[in-house]
Amino acid sequence: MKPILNVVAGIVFNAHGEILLSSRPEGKAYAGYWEFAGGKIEAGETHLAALKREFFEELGVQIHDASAWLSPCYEYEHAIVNLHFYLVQAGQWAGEIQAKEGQNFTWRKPNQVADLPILPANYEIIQALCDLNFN
Ligand SMILES: Nc1nc2c([nH]c(=O)n2[C@@H]2O[C@H](COP(=O)(O)OP(=O)(O)OP(=O)(O)O)[C@@H](O)[C@H]2O)c(=O)[nH]1
Repeated sequence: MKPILNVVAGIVFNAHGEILLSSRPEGKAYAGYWEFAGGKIEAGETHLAALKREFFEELGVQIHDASAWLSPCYEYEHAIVNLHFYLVQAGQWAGEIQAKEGQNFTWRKPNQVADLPILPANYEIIQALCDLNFN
């Protein structure tokens, strides 16, 4: 049976309404694909604590607060992943972004990511972000 992973990911906005995307580092499944920073929730950890830890570990960014948004479940070849996406507005984070794991990062408007390879589970998230912006 496939393992079940519980994952938190943050959709961080800047003051221009752009979202932060990071590339998955070499050596991981889907290396080079773009995702929202985050990772597996550790035992006993709240979603917000996991989000804060992952953002600090991966990008040196401090998350002060975040709002729970979509929670899809996606079946990959290697695992079933319960994803918990959080929205982090421009005033809810601080710090200079540093790519601590050798990843790339970019700021994009949600409707300007067509040229990037995106993790399969994230297409519906990007679409929902586009709908948020234009409705
Ligand atoms: N961080 C993150 N993970 C995501 C997103 N979308 C998505 O499907 N995932 C999936 O969530 C799972 C957890 O990601 P992870 O980076 O913590 O874990 P991993 O097993 O790849 O890394 P590891 O080897 O360091 O434990 C992966 O299967 C990844 O494909 C996203 O936007 N952000």
